[in-house]
Amino acid sequence: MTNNQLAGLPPLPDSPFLATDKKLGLYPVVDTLEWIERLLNAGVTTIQLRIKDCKDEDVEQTIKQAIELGRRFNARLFINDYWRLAVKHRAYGIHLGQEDLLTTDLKAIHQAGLRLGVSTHDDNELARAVAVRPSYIALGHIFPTQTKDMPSAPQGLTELKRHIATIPDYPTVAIGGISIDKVADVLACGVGSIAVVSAITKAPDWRKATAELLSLIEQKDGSDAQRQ
Ligand SMILES: Cc1ncc(COP(=O)(O)OP(=O)(O)O)c(N)n1
Ligand SMILES: Cc1ncsc1CCOP(=O)(O)O
Ligand SMILES: [Mg+2]
Repeated sequence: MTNNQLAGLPPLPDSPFLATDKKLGLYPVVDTLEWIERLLNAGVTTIQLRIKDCKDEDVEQTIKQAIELGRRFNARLFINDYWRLAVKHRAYGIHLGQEDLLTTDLKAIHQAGLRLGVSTHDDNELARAVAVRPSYIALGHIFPTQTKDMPSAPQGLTELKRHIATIPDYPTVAIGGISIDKVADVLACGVGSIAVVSAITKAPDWRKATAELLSLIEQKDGSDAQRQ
């Protein structure tokens, strides 16, 4: 780890963040309580609430209710960005991007016992994420996406595989442009979880899409388990 990679990071906790499962399965990223409730009822066990660019006071009630729902379903509910509210209401976990890391009290999240997921897009960001010792590392975007403006190019499957090979023991999540037809190829790169937005929220039939995604990921986990 070079000083450059650590530059700008806040003080780091002296032990890793609380562990999460190595394979987080299907990981939908959604922006309303309605989606969270629907998807938990449909059997999803890992989910993220991602609401962009609101003031804390405008999203606090939604975040609180999302966390309660997650708890009721015994699900892994991650809150994107609003780490203070996630700590206050004791979420299962928080997801942060590289920029977010610079302005977050990582020790407070660690001390409160929340899990942490961190986004990465390239080798440098991966090295920086590893230095933070989060609960999982997200890699993306894998394919072009309409959901978020990305300043970098999609990393593609070859880079995804190479990145995962450098952190074989880490829980990993692939995100960005993953449609149902691409899931098998993404899973073949060794990733533990698939995060999707539009594959579910823009599907003509979200129930069918969710069931198909869950089944594809379960099948792969089942065949991996048999091989071990
Ligand atoms: C699982 C997962 N991976 C990556 C992201 C992107 O997070 P970030 O880089 O902080 O960008 P925003 O989502 O905040 O726009 C994510 N949310 N979830
Ligand atoms: C939040 C985020 N971070 C990287 S890509 C992305 C959006 C993924 O959405 P989709 O699954 O619709 O491409
Ligand atoms: Mg963010």
